[in-house]
Amino acid sequence: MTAQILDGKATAAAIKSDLTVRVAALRAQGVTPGLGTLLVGDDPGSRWYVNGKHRDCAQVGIASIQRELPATATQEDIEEVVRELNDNPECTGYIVQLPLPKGIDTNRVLELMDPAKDADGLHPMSLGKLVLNETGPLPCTPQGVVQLLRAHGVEINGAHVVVVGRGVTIGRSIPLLLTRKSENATVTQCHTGTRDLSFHLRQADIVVAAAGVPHLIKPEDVKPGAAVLDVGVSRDENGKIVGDVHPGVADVAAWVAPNPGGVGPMTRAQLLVNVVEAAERASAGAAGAAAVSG
Ligand SMILES: Nc1nc2c(c(=O)[nH]1)N[C@@H](CN(C=O)c1ccc(C(=O)N[C@@H](CCC(=O)O)C(=O)O)cc1)CN2
Repeated sequence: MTAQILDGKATAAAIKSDLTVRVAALRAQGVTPGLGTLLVGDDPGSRWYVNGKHRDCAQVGIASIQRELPATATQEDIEEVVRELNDNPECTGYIVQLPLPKGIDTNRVLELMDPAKDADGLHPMSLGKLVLNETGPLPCTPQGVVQLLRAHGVEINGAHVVVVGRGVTIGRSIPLLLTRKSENATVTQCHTGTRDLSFHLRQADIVVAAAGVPHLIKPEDVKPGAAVLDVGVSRDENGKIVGDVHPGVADVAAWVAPNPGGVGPMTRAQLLVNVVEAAERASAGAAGAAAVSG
């Protein structure tokens, strides 16, 4: 069997095309959505991601607000920029690119963000809303996984999903999204403490691999016909991405989200969705307030 590709580039392009129309409608009402980013330090991967986010913004008509600090920045330096972005009227939503340099209290930085401007869905308030099933910005990579499966007609309802990884940006929140009534999956969360990972993987209709361990998932770990999404990022000695999924898995699975080209582009597209939705909410709120006072 050679798996079909869960094509993140094409799916993200379709989402961006829809957003272009929604941004034009907002602009016609005098509202220009703006994405802010804060990049701390000089990690080339993080810089690449941030530049990509601003390229995407330019494509769909979202304004860009870029803030940078050196790797030597203190907690106070970072918090000052966060406060500035909270108060900046041109910034509809923003992200703090992760990871932050060692020694910085990341949770404190995220908690200081205005939850109404959380474009990443990583503020405690946004994660709390997800737990409570309330409307709010969704974490970008997890929601990218859901949208990629939906776009390709992979059945989520009733599926057994095995997630490998428990990091805050991906692994922790994927089960929260997939077990909502609208998705209705059954989720097993595995991590470095899991005994007999291969046993769990072999039960899965859908595998989401977000461990950051090169080629952790081997062909013999996968049930024939499963969908396997590779979200792990490691780099080889030449800086090339090596995912969590061994290439031989494509001979066993029915669907594979490659890495690169799978969930990564969806992460970026979901970020834009969050910014546009925040601008639409703000615009509807302003229109409602005007109607009441008028
Ligand atoms: N504040 C955040 N920080 C980080 C997040 C996040 O969602 N919010 N996730 C990752 C990095 N990330 C976004 O920031 C991200 C990762 C991958 C891609 C992507 O498009 N990848 C490409 C390939 C990239 C390459 O060749 O290097 C792909 O998969 O095709 C976009 C964004 C950690 N930090």
